[in-house]
Amino acid sequence: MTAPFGTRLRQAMDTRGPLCVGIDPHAALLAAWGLGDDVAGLERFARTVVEALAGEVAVLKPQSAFFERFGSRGIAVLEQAVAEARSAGALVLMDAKRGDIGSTMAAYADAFLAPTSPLFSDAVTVSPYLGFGSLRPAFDAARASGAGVFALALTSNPEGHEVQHARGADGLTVAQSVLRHLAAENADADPLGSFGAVVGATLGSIDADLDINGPLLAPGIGAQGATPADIPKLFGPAADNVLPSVSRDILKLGPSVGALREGAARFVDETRTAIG
Ligand SMILES: O=C(O)c1cc(=O)[nH]c(=O)n1[C@@H]1O[C@H](COP(=O)(O)O)[C@@H](O)[C@H]1O
Repeated sequence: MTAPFGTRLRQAMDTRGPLCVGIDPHAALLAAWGLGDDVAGLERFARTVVEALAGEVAVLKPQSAFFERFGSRGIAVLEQAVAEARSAGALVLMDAKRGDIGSTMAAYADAFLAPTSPLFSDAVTVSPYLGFGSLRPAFDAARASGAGVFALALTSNPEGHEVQHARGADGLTVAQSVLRHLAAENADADPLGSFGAVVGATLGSIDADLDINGPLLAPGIGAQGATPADIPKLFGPAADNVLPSVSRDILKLGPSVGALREGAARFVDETRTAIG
C-alpha cells in the first residue's frame, strides 16, 4: 500500500524543495517555443517539461484545460505526460477543478484517483461550490488509493472574492467553511494531511484560519504578480505547509531543459530563503 499523499508530499517538499511547476501549454507558450498550436506541439511541450523537471521538482501540475483544447488526442498526450512524470519521481497534481453532485463526482474520482485509470494522478484539484459534501467520493477514492485532493478556498483571481468571502448562516465565509472541512479531513494525519486547500499568493492579506494540517497550494507567483517573499508574510505559521505553484514564469524559460531546471531551482532557493 502506497503511503498517503500527504506523507509523500511532505517528503518530496523536504528533499526536492517546496515547488509545484505547472504544465500549462498556452498557445502563446507553444509559439514562443517555436511549436505549432497543434497536438504535435502539445506533445513536444509536455514531454520537454517532464524531461526537464520530473526528476527535479516535488510536484508537476498539468492544467487539463490546455490538453482538452485538442480533444481526445490532447487527452492522450496528457495521459502520457502523467505516466512519464510519475515514473520519473515527481508527484502529479492534476489541475482539473472538477465539481459535481456526488454520483457524478464519483466518476470524476474514478477518472483521476483510481489506480486503474489512464489519468491516475497523485492528487487532483476540485471545486467545492456544489457544497463541500458533494466532494465525498473524491475524498473516499483518494483515501483508498493513497492520493490527495486540493479544494479551492481562496483563489488567486480577483473575481473569487464575491463567492469565497460570502458568509453563511453560521457567520463563516465560504472559504473558512471549506478550510474547516479540510481540517476535519486531515484531523489524525501526521506529518501532513492529504487534503489541501488552494490559497492564492496574490491575496495581499488572508483573513482565515489556515491551520488545516494539510498542504496549501499557492498559485499566483510570477505571472500573476506574487513572489516567494510574499509567502511568509501571507501565510505566517502555515508557511511550512505551503506548496508554491509557478507555471508561466518557469515555462517561458523553455524549451531549453537547462533553463527550465535553472528557473525551477531559483524559485526553490528564493522560497527556502523567504521561509527560512
Ligand atoms: O488550481 C490552480 O492551480 C489555480 C488556482 C488559483 O486560484 N489560481 C490559479 O492560477 N490556478 C492555476 O495556476 C495556473 C496559473 O499559474 P501561472 O501561469 O503561474 O500564473 C493555471 O493553471 C491556473 O488554473
